[in-house]
Order: sequence, then structure tokens, then C-alpha cells
Amino acid sequence: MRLILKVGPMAHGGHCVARHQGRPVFVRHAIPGETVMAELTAAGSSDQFWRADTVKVIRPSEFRRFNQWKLADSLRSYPAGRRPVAGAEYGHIVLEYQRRLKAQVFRDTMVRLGRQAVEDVEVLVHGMTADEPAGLHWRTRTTFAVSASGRLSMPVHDGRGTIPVSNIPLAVQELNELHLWEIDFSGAASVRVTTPATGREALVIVTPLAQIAESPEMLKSYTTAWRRQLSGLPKKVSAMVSVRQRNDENHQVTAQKSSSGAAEHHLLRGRSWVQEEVSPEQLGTQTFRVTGGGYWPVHRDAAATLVKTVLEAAEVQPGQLVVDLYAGAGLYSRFLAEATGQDGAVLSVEADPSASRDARHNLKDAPQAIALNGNAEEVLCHWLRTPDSGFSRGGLAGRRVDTVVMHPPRTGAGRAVLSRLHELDPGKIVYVSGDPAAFAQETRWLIEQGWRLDAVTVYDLSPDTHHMTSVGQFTRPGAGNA
Ligand SMILES: C[S@@+](CC[C@H](N)C(=O)[O-])C[C@H]1O[C@@H](n2cnc3c(N)ncnc32)[C@H](O)[C@@H]1O
Repeated sequence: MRLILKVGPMAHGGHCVARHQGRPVFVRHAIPGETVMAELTAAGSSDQFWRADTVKVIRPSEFRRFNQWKLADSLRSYPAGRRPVAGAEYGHIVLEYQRRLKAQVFRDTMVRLGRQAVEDVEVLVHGMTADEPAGLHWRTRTTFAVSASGRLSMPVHDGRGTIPVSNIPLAVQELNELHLWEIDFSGAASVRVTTPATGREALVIVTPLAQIAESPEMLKSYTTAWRRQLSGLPKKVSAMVSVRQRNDENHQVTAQKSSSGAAEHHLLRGRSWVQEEVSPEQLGTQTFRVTGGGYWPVHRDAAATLVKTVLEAAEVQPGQLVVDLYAGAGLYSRFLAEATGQDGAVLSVEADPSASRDARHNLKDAPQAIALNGNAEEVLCHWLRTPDSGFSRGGLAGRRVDTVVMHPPRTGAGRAVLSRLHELDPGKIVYVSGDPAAFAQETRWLIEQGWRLDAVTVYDLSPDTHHMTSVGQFTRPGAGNA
């Protein structure tokens, strides 16, 4: 069923809000102010709200542009009898206006969920200069679904099926040049491709279908087939099979999950890691090993931009004690260690064992940085229980933490971690977030405990999508630090 709708503001998640006979309808691929014809994609008679997708624009916004990713363009998808692929919900909007919409969504979310005053969260969303004007070719990590015939595919919106692809306009050119779509990945559930911004290498990670992963004979025979299929790729391409337990979605790891969730790797060719190189302005260059599908900021310029912003917000002085929670491969820790110098210390906390091994490796030239493998909440509890033990025995050597940098998964740190953090009472918290709703809710809680949000910077590190990244800086007036 199709409706003609006058579309209202952009909401968190990448859809505009409209109304039909009083009921809210979340419309994808529209722009505030437009009148569109929308196809209902989820519309139960008792549903509180419906979902719809734009199939025709009746009165276009001046900020509408031609969506350069054909498969993600709803205006070309529906006439072709298919749904648009997910992952480029803003592709039909002029880049500069995408950022204005993200600023509006951030502000609205901070007001609604964070209970902030509008005037306190008037933010600009900063883009990366290299993205102008199109917002294409920035992704260094891309995960594909695999079709029944073994072709690389992308899921369509609302999770109803996948569509084979032969070009990813948002990915760096190095990915498209590999022509992986010509390879038969039958037997795989997904394929993740890492193409670091250096352009010097790539890593293909094949995750088998569950029934194949569970049978050693089938796994062996498919592994042989994938190795053969990939043999024609340039030498710089490494490949591996990753048999991963469930529960590691979005890298939300708990203590139990982090041990049971470790991936078993079978190398097909090359090596199981990539090298990332990060050169934030005036902070020098550092290199990092990132193994398998371990977390790394996806936009080719994100790592340098975030390091610079985090270091500016943290204002670390030589000799200070800094904690990097959810540290991944030690990206922030490595630069923070330069700032504390050898008289200070950085405690780099990461739950995933493989990422934590990478952090240990990446921090080996900075003895003042200590990689701790553990769940954030448990490590915090340990610090609170035995603050006087030495750093490598789970304590804080009797010192007060000057600054905590934290970059949790999109779902946020959660109340338990925030409570422990509040008890720890660091001088400052620098919070990097990939989700405005989680950030707003956790800001609200921190403010209720007496913290103050001193500054927030928002970046568009995911052009053409609805995602944004914020870096917030909190202090607690009256707690001896303001
Ligand atoms: C968004 S990433 C940030 C990584 C790093 N700061 C960076 O920017 O490269 C979140 C990281 O937190 C880790 N993680 C998830 N849940 C955790 C937990 N409960 N305790 C500690 N680390 C966790 C994930 O494995 C992942 O490496």
C-alpha cells in the first residue's frame, strides 16, 4: 500500500517522521519538508507507528541529489521490483545538508533523552575535507552477506533478503579494485574485507555458515575451495577463515563471552592482521597491528581525527595517570602514552583477548602503557577494591586517576560501568560515542551524579549514512578537579 505523505523532521536512525491519520510513520529516503509517495514496509493495524520507504518524490527538497549508489537508491529500486540495500540512508541528500540534519538529530536526541537545554547542545557536525563533495570512498571495513549462489551481497532495509553487489561506492577504491564479487563464496555466511587507508594490503575474512562451522570435514573441504577461489588475488591480499562463537555482535563483550567468544582462525594466505598507520596533526606517526575483525575506526581519516580530538580534550600532562577503557588495539593509549611520558602511566583496558594482544604488541615501545585484558566493569571493581596494588596486579599503585578516556560499543557503557566510574572519581572523562541516543542517556546519568558536560564535538565519519561520532568532555565541579 502506498501513501502520499508530507514529511517532517529527521529522527535518530535515518528516517523522517510523518503522520497518517494521526499515526506516526517513519519514512526512509525522504528529506524534511518534502511531499513523497511512500510504500508501507511495516504497517500492522494495531502498530503504534508504521514504517515506509519513499518510492516517488512529489515535492522535492532543494537539498535532494541523485543517489550515486544505484542499489541504495529507493527511487530506482522500487520500480525495479526490489528494496534498496541498507547502509546509505542519507545518499540522496546533499553532503553539507546531511551534516546539518545530523546536527539537528544530535541536538534533538540530547534534549529528549539527555534532558539538555537546546542552547547547550547547538553543535556543528564536522566533516572530513576529503569526503567533499560526494561522501564516497571512505569505508576501510565492509561486511558482506553471501547469497545462496555464493555471491557477495548486501542486506536490504528491514532485513528482508540480500542483493548481490558488484561495487561499493562508500568503500575505498582498493576494495572495489579487488573484484571480490567475481569469487564464489558458497558455504560462507559472511565475508568481511579490511582495506587499510595505506592501500598497501587487504584482509579477507570468511565466516562459514553454522552447519559448516560445526562439521570438521565440511569445514576442511570448504576451506580448500575458498583457498583455491582466492588464489588469483594480488599478493598483498591476505585471507582467513574465522569460526566465531555467537554473542560478539557489535563487540559487546562480557567477561564470560570474551573467553567463549574468541574466534578460531584458519589462515588461507598471507597473515591474520593488517597494519594501520595513524598520523594525527602534530602528534607524529604510530603504526598498529589489528588482527582479524578486531575493531578499528572505519572511515579512512577517523583514527587520526579522533586521536587528535581525544588528546585535545584530555589535556594530559606529563606524569599523569590515564585510563583508556574499551581500548581496542590501543589506538588512543599509544598517543596518550606519548603525552604522559615515562613518568606517567596509561592503563589500556580491553575485553576481547585478540584485540588485547594487539594492544600489548602496539604498546611495546611505551613501557608506561599497560594493556589489561578484561571486562571494563570488573577491572573498575578491582581498582576500587585494591587501589593500592600495583598496576599489573589490578590496582592503581595508590594513585588517583587523572583522566578516563572511554569509547564503548554503540550501545554505550551501561549503568554498572558508569557507577563504578563515578566511584573511581577521575579528574576528567572523555567519552567517544558512535550513537547519540546512548550518549544522551549516559550524559543525563552523569549529570544527575554531579558531572558537567564541558564540551562536545560531533563528526560525520560516516557520510551518506545516518551515523555520527561524538567526543564529550566531562568534569565534576567541586570534586577537586574543576
Ligand atoms: C568502539 S570500540 C573502541 C576501540 C578503540 N578505543 C578504538 O577507537 O580503536 C569498543 C571496544 O570495546 C571492547 N569492549 C566491548 N565490551 C567491552 C567490555 N565490557 N569491557 C571492555 N572492553 C569491551 C570491544 O572489543 C572493542 O574493542
